[in-house]
Amino acid sequence: MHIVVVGTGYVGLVTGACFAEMGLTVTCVDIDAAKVAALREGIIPIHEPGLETLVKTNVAEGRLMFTTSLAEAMASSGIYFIAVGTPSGEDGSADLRHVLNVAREIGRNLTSYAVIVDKSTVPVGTADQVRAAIREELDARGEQLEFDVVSNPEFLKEGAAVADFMKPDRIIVGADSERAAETMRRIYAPFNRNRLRTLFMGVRDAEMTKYAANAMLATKISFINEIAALCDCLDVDVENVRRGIGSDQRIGFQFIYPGCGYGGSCFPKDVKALIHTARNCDFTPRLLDAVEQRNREQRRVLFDKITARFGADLSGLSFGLWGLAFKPGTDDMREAPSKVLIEALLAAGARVRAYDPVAMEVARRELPAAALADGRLVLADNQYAALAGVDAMVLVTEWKPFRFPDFAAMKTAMKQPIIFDGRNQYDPRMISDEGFEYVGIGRRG
Ligand SMILES: NC(=O)c1ccc[n+]([C@@H]2O[C@H](COP(=O)([O-])OP(=O)(O)OC[C@H]3O[C@@H](n4cnc5c(N)ncnc54)[C@H](O)[C@@H]3O)[C@@H](O)[C@H]2O)c1
Ligand SMILES: O=c1ccn([C@@H]2O[C@H](COP(=O)(O)OP(=O)(O)O[C@H]3O[C@H](CO)[C@@H](O)[C@H](O)[C@H]3O)[C@@H](O)[C@H]2O)c(=O)[nH]1
Repeated sequence: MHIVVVGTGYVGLVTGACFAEMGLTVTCVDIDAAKVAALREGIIPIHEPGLETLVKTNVAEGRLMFTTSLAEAMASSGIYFIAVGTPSGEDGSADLRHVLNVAREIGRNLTSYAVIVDKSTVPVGTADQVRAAIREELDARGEQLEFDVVSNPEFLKEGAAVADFMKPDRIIVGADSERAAETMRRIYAPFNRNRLRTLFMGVRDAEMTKYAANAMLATKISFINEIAALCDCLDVDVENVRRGIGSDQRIGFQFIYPGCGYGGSCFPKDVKALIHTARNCDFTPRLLDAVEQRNREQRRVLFDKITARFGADLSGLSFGLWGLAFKPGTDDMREAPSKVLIEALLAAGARVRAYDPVAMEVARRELPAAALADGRLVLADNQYAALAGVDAMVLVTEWKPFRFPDFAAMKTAMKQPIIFDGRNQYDPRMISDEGFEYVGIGRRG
């Protein structure tokens, strides 16, 4: 079986490589010629554990190919996965430009029945728009070809993308025709051998399932962040509360870690898009509005704690940041809380030294160029170099090398032994025994 995957970002590349690993022949298409050239050489543009080996092996074994030409790729297959970006538009809606561009190109090159599978995260009703765009192009060519549009949203997490794709909790397939459903059943057969993971439903139901899943997870995070803020007011330790509620199996421990807000390319944009969808139906999404607002405030929480400790004017002070990626295991800095904090610190007159185990190259592109150029912002060579002469260390991303640091080396490097723990990684008593002042999120220090 031969499939085409359009878009070689986090989702497209992982999808293509994992399907190839399962024995399918896959052609991956991207309009970014440099990316395609690099992928052909086995150079992976993103940091994703296990992906490089998977790509190299499957390219070498002839099951995985890369091209910039969708028309060429379409000639060898009748199954086209769309996995291009759906970023936030200015009003918070999902920008469908890339998805619809691909749909049009499919319509311009279709020669026989095909199944078009939407893997990008798209609002309810997008499959209808994809269908209409393809139909319009076919009409322009005077062609009457049949095709089906399926929704197959992706639930992988960055940093664990290959593992998530290979062993998904569930595979959602929204198909309105039995012919398309059967194609999807065959494609995913290897993933269903030991446990039936695929749930079939209507296309609109599948589109909504993706947003509901992300909104639920974002709600859990904003909920615990709100409880943590309340714990700060009441002199309660949120870590005891988290353990206390998480051990109730109905609540569980996942996605109730308080911190400096959720980031990444999905939760912020998808919650916003769902809010936009709701408003379009004249529906006021009270809970989603609150989830979003809490997160906006939460991404300022470290800055607020820093100014509460040092005063509003931070000129003359310097801060050492540990972690720049939006979460551990990735070099992705889209919507990273570190960016919000760095901008606020610089605006308040502070100097910043920062270090991340894998995101340094991305950081050079994403962080304020002027501050990098004039030295107000320094990207340090290692976690201890990031603390040279600083007034406090701020832990933003909970990478493993930050968990048990060399406290003596930290104290030697720092001007003042103060730790702001944006991920509640440390035990306040242990930190205090090591001679540091400790500020966490909702912690009793
Ligand atoms: N990143 C994640 O963890 C994740 C997880 C689940 C779902 N999603 C969703 O999957 C979709 C893709 O996300 P991503 O993070 O992989 O995006 P990305 O930005 O990393 O990659 C998108 C790729 O599509 C390419 N592209 C754009 N237009 C194209 C076209 N016309 N033809 C061919 N290629 C084109 C771009 O060059 C880019 O390489 C989004 O809708 C996202 O919400 C993302
Ligand atoms: O208890 C928690 C869990 C996560 N986070 C933060 O939430 C954000 C998102 O984390 P995570 O969900 O692990 O990463 P993503 O790669 O963004 O994955 C989410 O978004 C993807 C894109 O839609 C979905 O496919 C995944 O199922 C969904 O988990 C990060 O900033 C985390 O630091 C917390 O603050 N507390």
